[in-house]
Amino acid sequence: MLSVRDLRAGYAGTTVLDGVDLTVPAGTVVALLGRNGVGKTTFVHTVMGMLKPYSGSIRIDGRELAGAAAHTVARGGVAIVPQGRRAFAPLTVEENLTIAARASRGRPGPWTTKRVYELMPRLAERRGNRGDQLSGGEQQMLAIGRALLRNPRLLLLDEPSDGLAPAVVDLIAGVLEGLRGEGIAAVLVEQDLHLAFRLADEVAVMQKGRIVHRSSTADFRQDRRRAHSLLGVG
Ligand SMILES: Nc1ncnc2c1ncn2[C@@H]1O[C@H](COP(=O)(O)OP(=O)(O)OP(=O)(O)O)[C@@H](O)[C@H]1O
Repeated sequence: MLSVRDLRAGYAGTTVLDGVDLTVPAGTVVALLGRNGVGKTTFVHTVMGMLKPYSGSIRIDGRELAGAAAHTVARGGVAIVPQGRRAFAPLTVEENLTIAARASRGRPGPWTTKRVYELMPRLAERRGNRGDQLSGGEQQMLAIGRALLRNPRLLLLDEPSDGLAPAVVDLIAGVLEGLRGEGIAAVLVEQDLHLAFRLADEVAVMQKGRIVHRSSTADFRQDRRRAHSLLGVG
């Protein structure tokens, strides 16, 4: 599980994360919501070790990882599906997955290339295609597959619906729903509230670099006035 305490981070001395507290138990999906620019991506990047925090604690299964390099954080059981996807374009689907599987040899676990293909048969059909020959949805599946092959305890998903047509978002949602029961904790940054509500057990709302609201998804959906005041949506 993920336990973040009083996390402060930003860019070149500016403060974006201003004391974030967030706990995500194993097997729980928390949607991290908030208006544009409040710091959601900064949070995800800081947890992944891509941005060094100024102070605070980031624990994965009890192990302190604040300030550790991204490869150390990855070895500690954290994987990211980054915004914009980023497959290795000149490599095929199979090669992309093989590299991800090799990179995580130190972390044994249930995920193999075979299981990734079972979860996402579309990827199996495209195994010989290069990253830049894939549709947006297929690229997103490849990014999810690469992350799963790291056998993560914590999965960070940064706007998985970004730039995808509604039918494709539905497909990706189905894939992510297929991960229920795997015991993976997940932080889902998502502008598409329908998708966030469909996938998340709980909701955390960020404002000005802090978590200002946390509740079950069901409670949050019922309280439209609160959702409106926190997110500016109905
Ligand atoms: N690499 C960077 N260098 C300097 N400032 C940055 C950098 N990345 C983000 N910021 C600033 O940090 C603040 C938070 O940005 P961040 O991308 O974390 O927000 P967000 O909540 O993910 O927003 P969005 O929903 O628009 O992606 C913004 O003011 C942004 O301009």
